Amino acid sequence: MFLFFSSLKNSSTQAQLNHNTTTGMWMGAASMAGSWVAAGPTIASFMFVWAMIQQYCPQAVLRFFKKYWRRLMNYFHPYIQISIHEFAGERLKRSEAFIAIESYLSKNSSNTAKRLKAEIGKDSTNLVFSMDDHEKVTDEFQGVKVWWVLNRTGSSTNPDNSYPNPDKRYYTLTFHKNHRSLITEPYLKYVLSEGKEIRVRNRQRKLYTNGSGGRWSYSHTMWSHIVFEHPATFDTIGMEAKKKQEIIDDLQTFTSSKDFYARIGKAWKRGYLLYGPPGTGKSTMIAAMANLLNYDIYDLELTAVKNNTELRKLLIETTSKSIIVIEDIDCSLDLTGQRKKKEEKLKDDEKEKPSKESSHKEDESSSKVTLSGLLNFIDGIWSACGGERLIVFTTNYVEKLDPALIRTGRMDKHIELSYCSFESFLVLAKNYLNLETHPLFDQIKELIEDVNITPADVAENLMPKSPKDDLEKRIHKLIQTLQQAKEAAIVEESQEANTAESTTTYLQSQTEGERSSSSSI
Ligand SMILES: Nc1ncnc2c1ncn2[C@@H]1O[C@H](COP(=O)(O)OP(=O)(O)OP(=O)(O)O)[C@@H](O)[C@H]1O
Ligand SMILES: [Mg+2]
Repeated sequence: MFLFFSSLKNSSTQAQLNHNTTTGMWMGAASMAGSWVAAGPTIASFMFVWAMIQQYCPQAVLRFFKKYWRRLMNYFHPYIQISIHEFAGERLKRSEAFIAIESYLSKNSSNTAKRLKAEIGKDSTNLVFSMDDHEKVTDEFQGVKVWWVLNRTGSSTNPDNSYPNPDKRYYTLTFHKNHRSLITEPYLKYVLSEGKEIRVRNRQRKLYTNGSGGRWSYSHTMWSHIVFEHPATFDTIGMEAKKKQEIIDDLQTFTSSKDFYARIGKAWKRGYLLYGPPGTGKSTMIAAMANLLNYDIYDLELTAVKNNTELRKLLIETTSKSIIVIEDIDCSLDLTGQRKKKEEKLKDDEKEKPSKESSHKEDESSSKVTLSGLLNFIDGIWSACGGERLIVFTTNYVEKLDPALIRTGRMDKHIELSYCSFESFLVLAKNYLNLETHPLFDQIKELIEDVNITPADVAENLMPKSPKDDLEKRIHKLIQTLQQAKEAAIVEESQEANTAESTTTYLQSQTEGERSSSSSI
């Protein structure tokens, strides 16, 4: 240690002497070079000693050094730094503060930052800018200057697996210590609220899915997304006006009831079960709901979820103001009421015919999400994270579902989407034909009440297939389809009646036969 300091002293004295005695520029440069040459061994010794200290010095002594070093730095560097990381804790969820700051900085980063990232904004009409990694942006609040930097670390290889570590991003906010209370209180509050507002104003709504294998080792999230651009609205959905209004009212009441949910101590979420035959508008209604409330959609593919833990992680990564959709819940998993019985039967079958390969394959590909895992997902403690969320299930076979899954509280509102009524037809006629009345509508009214035709089929008939398909032609086509459907229904009905009659006759003859044989005995 003594050697190190004395050599440092000698070299600096040497540099001073050289500086005093030199006159011309050349001489000055030469002396500088000389002093650097002289300082070379000093720096090397310093590095060596520092390495030795780090290796052999007890942690307590190191901490002591660091503490005083920091105090010394604080004296010369009167700035305070605050870091806001993108992921906190176990990387479960993107930090809301980080997202808000990102949006807030997008406002002035386009003016000051030199490297920017551009993303398409709302309605695909503008570009939204944000600062690129390691960029610095200056901001001013009540005459006080602050500096924001977006940092990125990571990308090293994780020794436990061959995947690269996901990058860590964080903002640092630097400001003078004299303004501590101004920046930590009103400024940061202002940044967060302004950032949230900007985000809502600029954001493109998104359709997320978990099916595309976006595993988190590579990406920041388990969901992958595209921009959500479905044009369906409640105006275009063919449905009885009263029923439609009831659903709209329910949705709007939900979205404006934040305080009410908080007061009654209930998580701010609501479950919808949409059921009905294929082609009656269940998926279309989900798109209309998202458009009405300005929500994102998370289309959850249950069969692609490995287990309950993964399901929970997916849930935690969803954001507020979103609809989580599980389509065809009856097909997604074995969640029907007879689940246990089926499992027992499967086990028995396996005992009879063991096949190693098939069971191995099943293990790898099949989902291990259980009914209780799903129930937890819907209304467990974790489901309250995020808030303002709708959970929507769709099914063609409501009677197959486990009652626990769809009880009130889990699926609060059950909506049946059924075959096309005349009232629904009028909505479709307005959409597809731009007609509110027509002399042929009376005929359609008579026919449509007698047959089971889905809105999808009605819509298909009303679609123009060539430039020659005028309105009359399309209406006639629908009438023709309805007439065919009615005839088919009559034939089916008579066939059913015949079958029922012959079954009754057969049973009667059987009973009579049995009676006569018993009497002969
Ligand atoms: N009630 C409706 N109002 C307006 N259009 C409808 C309605 N029902 C169906 N359609 C039309 O039919 C098509 C299919 O509808 P959709 O996919 O919503 O049916 P679904 O009930 O989700 O069917 P599935 O049970 O097979 O998933 C849509 O493209 C939509 O244009
Ligand atoms: Mg559907």
